[in-house]
Amino acid sequence: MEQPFPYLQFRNVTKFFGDVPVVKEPFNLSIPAGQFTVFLGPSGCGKTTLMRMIGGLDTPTSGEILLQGTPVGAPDIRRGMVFQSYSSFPWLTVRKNIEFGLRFRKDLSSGQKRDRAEHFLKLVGLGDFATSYPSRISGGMRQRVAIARTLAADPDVLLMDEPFGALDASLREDLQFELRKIQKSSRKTTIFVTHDVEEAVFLADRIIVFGSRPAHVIADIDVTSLIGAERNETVRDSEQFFHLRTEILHRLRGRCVKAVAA
Ligand SMILES: Nc1ncnc2c1ncn2[C@@H]1O[C@H](COP(=O)(O)OP(=O)(O)OP(=O)(O)O)[C@@H](O)[C@H]1O
Repeated sequence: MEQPFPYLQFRNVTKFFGDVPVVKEPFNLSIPAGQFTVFLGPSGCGKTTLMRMIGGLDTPTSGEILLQGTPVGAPDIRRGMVFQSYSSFPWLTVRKNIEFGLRFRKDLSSGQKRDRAEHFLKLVGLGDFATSYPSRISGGMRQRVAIARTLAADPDVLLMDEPFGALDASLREDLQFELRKIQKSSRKTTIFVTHDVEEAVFLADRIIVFGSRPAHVIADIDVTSLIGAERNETVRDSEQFFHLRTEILHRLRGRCVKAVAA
């Protein structure tokens, strides 16, 4: 049944930091439930600011952001966020860090919480480090702890700001693959910020491509219709993937493209 309003919506949003316009022209965007949307654009164009406003960490200067028709307020457990930097708690073990994400889940028994934490611990490849403290593991591993903690909490909307930026290439590809799989099976509405074109194409159902600040949309791309919904190890080698990646790179450099809709 069609919903009377978009699941997540930016309505006439602008954002200024003092005199600095980050979003100058009123920004409008509707995101349906369950979509994996990637915000792609050059450094400093305003992607993070737009995402922080969804999370309630920044407020629009004008306009509003609506979740299921209601303006978003301060951060809450419905919106789970993973940032660029490693946000693990140094005084808790890796396992306890992940269980921490479940502290508000009154619907789960402590045994269920432990099992769920264990599941996500293994999913991010940290099964052998459950009792380690963050100071004893690498930066990339700490980032995986933060990702597992947020996924385990099972928020309605997953907001991810370059969460794989610090990881080595092979682990990054593994986690992209896992994230896409988890997102499809959970149908969790996801906004993922990156400036990496290949990462964007691999993960997204839809890519919003931004030009440099003030944030403005230069393309809104239905990735699934161009490369299909299946994202496995071989998709990166496909002709469609190659073409889409090249076209987006050209568009970011300001050259004209054919197959990508504006
Ligand atoms: N709290 C703030 N006060 C003043 N200016 C800010 C603040 N936060 C962000 N900005 C500015 O807003 C602009 C957009 O920043 P933002 O972090 O949203 O960009 P981004 O596209 O996510 O960049 P990156 O990919 O480098 O993280 C930048 O020019 C930045 O310096």
